[in-house]
Amino acid sequence: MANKNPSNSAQKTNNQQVIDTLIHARWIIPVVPEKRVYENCSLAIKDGVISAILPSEEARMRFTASEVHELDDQLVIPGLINTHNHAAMSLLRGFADDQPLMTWLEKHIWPAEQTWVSPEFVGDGTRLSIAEMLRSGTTTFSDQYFFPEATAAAAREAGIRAQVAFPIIDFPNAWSRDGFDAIEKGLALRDDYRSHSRIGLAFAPHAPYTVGDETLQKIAMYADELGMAVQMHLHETAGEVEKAVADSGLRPTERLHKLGLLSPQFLSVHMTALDDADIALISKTGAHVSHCPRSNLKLASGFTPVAKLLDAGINVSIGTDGPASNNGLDMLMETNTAALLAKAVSGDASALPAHQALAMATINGARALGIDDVTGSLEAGKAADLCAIDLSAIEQQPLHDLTSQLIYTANGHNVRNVWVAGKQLLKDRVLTTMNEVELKQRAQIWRDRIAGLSK
Ligand SMILES: CSC[C@H]1O[C@@H](n2cnc3c(O)ncnc32)[C@H](O)[C@@H]1O
Ligand SMILES: [Zn+2]
Repeated sequence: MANKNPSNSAQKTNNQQVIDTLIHARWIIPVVPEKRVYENCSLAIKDGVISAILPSEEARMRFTASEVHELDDQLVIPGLINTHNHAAMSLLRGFADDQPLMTWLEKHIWPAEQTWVSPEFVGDGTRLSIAEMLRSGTTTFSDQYFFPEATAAAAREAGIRAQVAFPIIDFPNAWSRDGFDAIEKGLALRDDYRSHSRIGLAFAPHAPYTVGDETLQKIAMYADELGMAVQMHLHETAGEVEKAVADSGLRPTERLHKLGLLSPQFLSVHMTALDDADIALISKTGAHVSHCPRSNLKLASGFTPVAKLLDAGINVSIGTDGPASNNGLDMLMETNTAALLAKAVSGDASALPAHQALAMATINGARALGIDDVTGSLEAGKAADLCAIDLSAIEQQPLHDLTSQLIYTANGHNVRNVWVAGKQLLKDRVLTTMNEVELKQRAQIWRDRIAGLSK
């Protein structure tokens, strides 16, 4: 229950500290330190930042806040971090299902994108996805799509945190003439957002099969010079790896390493069909992995050997991929799939236990995006990016182990409240900065246009 309490100052004793928000939670899992669960504790928030986590009894005496929330039966965790998305593709959800990756892209998605993608399409699709992400506990997403200006504007207006990874392809498309044009446009957008606290820009060369060596070298140079993150689809299928070897004699990971791209600023998305040398290269260079299990399953792309990657000391995060290949953006469901799949792929039921899966969806995601000084765990000094999950349902009883219930029984529908940088964006399942009716109307308009029912 949320309680605005502007009159709190009347009860304020002399030595009470004035803050903005006080959240009394039944449970808190901060993720850092690892495996810790706090019971009947509170989060004190000032200027969008967590100032303290302490027992509720003490918090009630120490602080006075203009907004006070009593989250009985709710578990507060760090906001979930989706490290790979194509948010605008929500408007193509269900448009072309049950195809393998390259048929899906070449025969269905790319032709549709050629016809429909525009700033208006990206704005509407991204807003629809942001609403879905906030309703399922995501507070940060990394996005790779055409017209990144529209993506950034949608994120800025909604209040969510975003890494806008501008797309770089060597072929002409609706947004850019070629790779160099994309880099120029993307860097101009970065200038526009240079001082924004929630929106960061990154390079997104699309994939090894759509971007040539000259463009990749240029990206590596700029990324190094400007300290910018880079993300790229990599080793999405065995076919991609086989074709690269046949064409160039190099595996895609090997080629990127030779071009100077692999570093702690590099996020490799997918990473199936890996051999020991690929894993050793990722580990040695400090590059990160965005594991997208549901998209990989749906497109029959292959399996990421998550347990092996973790054993090699690689930082593995979770991404949903776009909503047209998943077909949803529910990070709790994605993390559940990752936990189950890691066991099946490794043949080891102890692989990826619940606490490690939760870390992948939070702090590992922040590391992968280079923002772990800001978000990814609940610690004093970090942004108040929070997700509160209702654990009172029948399906979650009894509560032997909170993290187990969260990963193995909960999903996005159980998320009740969400804050980003201290601002409440989901309040008892209602979005505070977005109009749900309008979002659904816009989605319907696009459905009719794409189906040829209207202009
Ligand atoms: C250059 S904008 C992003 C580009 O990527 C396409 N896309 C969506 N999902 C995938 C995927 O799983 N692998 C490769 N490319 C993908 C999207 O349709 C855009 O064209
Ligand atoms: Zn993708």
